Amino acid sequence: MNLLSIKAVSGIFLFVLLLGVMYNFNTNRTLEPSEKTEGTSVDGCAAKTITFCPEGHLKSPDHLKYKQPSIIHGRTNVVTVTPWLAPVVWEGSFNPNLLDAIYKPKNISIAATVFAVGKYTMFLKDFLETAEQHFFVGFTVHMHVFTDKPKEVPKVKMAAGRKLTVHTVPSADRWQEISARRMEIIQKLIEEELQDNTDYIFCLDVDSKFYDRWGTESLDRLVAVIHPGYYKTNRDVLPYERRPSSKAYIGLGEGDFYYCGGAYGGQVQEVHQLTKTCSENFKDDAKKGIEAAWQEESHLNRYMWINKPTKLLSPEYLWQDFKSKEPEIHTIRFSGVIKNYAAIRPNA
Ligand SMILES: CC(=O)N[C@H]1[C@@H](OP(=O)(O)OP(=O)(O)OC[C@H]2O[C@@H](n3ccc(=O)[nH]c3=O)[C@H](O)[C@@H]2O)O[C@H](CO)[C@H](O)[C@@H]1O
Ligand SMILES: [Mn+2]
Repeated sequence: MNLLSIKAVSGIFLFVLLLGVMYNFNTNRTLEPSEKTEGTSVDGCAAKTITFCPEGHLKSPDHLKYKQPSIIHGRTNVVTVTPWLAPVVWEGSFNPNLLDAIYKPKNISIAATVFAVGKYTMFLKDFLETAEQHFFVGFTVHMHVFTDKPKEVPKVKMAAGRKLTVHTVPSADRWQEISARRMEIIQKLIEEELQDNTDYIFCLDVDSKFYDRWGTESLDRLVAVIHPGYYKTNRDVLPYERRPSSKAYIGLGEGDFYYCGGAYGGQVQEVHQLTKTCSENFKDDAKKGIEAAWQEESHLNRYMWINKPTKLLSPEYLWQDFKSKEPEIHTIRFSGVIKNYAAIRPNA
């Protein structure tokens, strides 16, 4: 063998050896700590501690009886899926008993944030009392109330498994600032208190009431609510931020839907990313002397356009009391109350 062929043979030998080592590494790979199951059944996904169970893999209790699903009968006057194949939740598109039976054994915990600064404390009683009747009834719920007037938070009787924490926040001279500042406060709440012990979070406007069920059908990674005022509107006239110099900018011919600043949510990690990005962008705009057309709602719309929500809630999930019911709206679950802006906001 000449020197050249000795080199070639040893090269091939080394290559085969390397392949063998790689194969062995892959087949004998042990689970990383984060992938390990902790005290779970072999069926998997039953206990909250399983961390590698893929999102969306829903495990039904054995032999549960419920109405037969159909793909040819159901809601017909509304669209129940987006072009990126995220479900849009409407009354009649889901089975609440089936979903509750699936989520109950997962032992999930849900946080909700609500801000009541200045005169907005007047909305807390109805908000909290109706949440007891309709918001994730039977599940672990932790309400976080942010206010500058902790003494004005009403005592509302809460069912077992539900609790309320009052956080004190400073007031502000402008309602726009109170509203927009929520994003950063929610970001900090997730970092400091929720990220290790809470599964889902919903961030809600206080000037609203629950009228019907808001429950497990709304759970997903990143959840947006379609605004009741604009779901029939051409996107070129939606009230997105239209100045290219703003980080909330959405151009003509762009955007999907107009989402509410008054209700959004999802898994805490997702909502952390959302609130962090939106508050940073809001502050970057402020440095340039820009405030987006609808403050954090504009930044949320820009975020949700790029980061597609994995589930959309129809306007049933944030209606407005002054609006008459439309034919496609079969129930109203949560709705903004009629308010006298001039009387309750610190500025016009
Ligand atoms: C239904 C809905 O999507 N509403 C959004 C819309 O206007 P809205 O007219 O609904 O805004 P709003 O007056 O309800 O203010 C938003 C929220 O900020 C809090 N607040 C406001 C003022 C005040 O003096 N004290 C106080 O606590 C309170 O939780 C209130 O619910 O556009 C705003 C843009 O900034 C927000 O995105 C709102 O969420
Ligand atoms: Mn509101």
